[in-house]
Amino acid sequence: MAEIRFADVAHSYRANPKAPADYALKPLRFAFENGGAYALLGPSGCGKTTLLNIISGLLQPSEGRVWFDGIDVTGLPPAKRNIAQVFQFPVIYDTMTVAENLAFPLRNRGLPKADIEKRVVEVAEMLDLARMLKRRASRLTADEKQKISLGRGLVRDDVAAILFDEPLTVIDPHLKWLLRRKLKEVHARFRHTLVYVTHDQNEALTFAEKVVVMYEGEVVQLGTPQELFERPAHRFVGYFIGSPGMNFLPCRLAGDGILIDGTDVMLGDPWLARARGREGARLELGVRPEFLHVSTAPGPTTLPVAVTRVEDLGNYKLVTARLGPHEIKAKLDEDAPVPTATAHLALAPQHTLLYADGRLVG
Ligand SMILES: Nc1ncnc2c1ncn2[C@@H]1O[C@H](COP(=O)(O)OP(=O)(O)OP(=O)(O)O)[C@@H](O)[C@H]1O
Repeated sequence: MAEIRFADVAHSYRANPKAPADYALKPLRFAFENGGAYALLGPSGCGKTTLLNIISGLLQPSEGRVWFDGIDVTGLPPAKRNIAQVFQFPVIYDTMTVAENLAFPLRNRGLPKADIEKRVVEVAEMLDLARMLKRRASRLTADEKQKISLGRGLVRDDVAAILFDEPLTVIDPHLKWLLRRKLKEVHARFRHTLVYVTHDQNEALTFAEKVVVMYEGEVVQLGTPQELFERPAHRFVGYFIGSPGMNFLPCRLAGDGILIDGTDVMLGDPWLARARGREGARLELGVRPEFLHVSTAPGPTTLPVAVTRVEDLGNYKLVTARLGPHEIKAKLDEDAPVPTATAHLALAPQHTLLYADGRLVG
């Protein structure tokens, strides 16, 4: 297994890129640590596949270097990179049995027969394929075939990393959940460096120790699920992660306070101190629905809102409210009193963040 490091790696599919918008990947400088389980999360077109292809060697980056364990692999072709890859759709040989399919990557490398058999059985047991080892792959369902693809990705223990490109797309929803758990168990046991591409936040947050969030060709945050939840480094992370996502309230510096746009609500520190010196930037307060609660009385850090809807969603209540032109969502405990037409929503200073031009301040 290897550490994979990107030193100012950028990629453009255009011949003469000039502006940042010409780049599918803007300069990246970060590393997947050896043995870590990572999710690469972002919407369609943000550059996930481009980055994966740069790791596997299918694509040469237009700029920067890629290092595996301190060795520069930027110019190496895929065959020399020692990467296992699992794609969206099964890549298996229909004419072979399940066991032969699983053994294929090991046979290719000339491993002794006994070692191959041992490893095939081990992987088959992990993925609940043991009872069908002798069956021909052509007779299997799409789910089962994709499990074999996963198995073929996991079977070698000498790879630098295993890359999964939305591997559960064709899998039945119930089995999806089981397989995610399985992959987690497999990782805990073998500590491969895993990179799992997805546009689904649930998949990313349940599978990964750390999540790399991409947006418009940029890595906007690399952090644990908890860090992404509590301190989104970019407004996109706040919006994309969480259900519903973070509330954003546009605001501006006004004398000795922060004025929320379209209202007469003024707030002081800690937001005022953070906003000073950022006069030219687009300022927003960001607060997750989970960190708002109803206060019995107005105060210097409460928002006077008009409640428009309260939904009882079992273990919590989802409140929708208006503050001037802005809509705010708050998640309240199931046993919290139901707010009536008007309410005061309290902002917890440590959980109400300031963003300047979309990026976290402080
Ligand atoms: N071969 C190519 N030639 C030109 N532009 C490309 C090529 N491949 C990708 N792009 C562009 O590069 C950007 C990033 O694409 P990429 O496929 O890496 O995104 P993605 O996050 O993997 O999206 P998806 O989840 O839809 O696969 C997009 O704007 C895409 O249109």
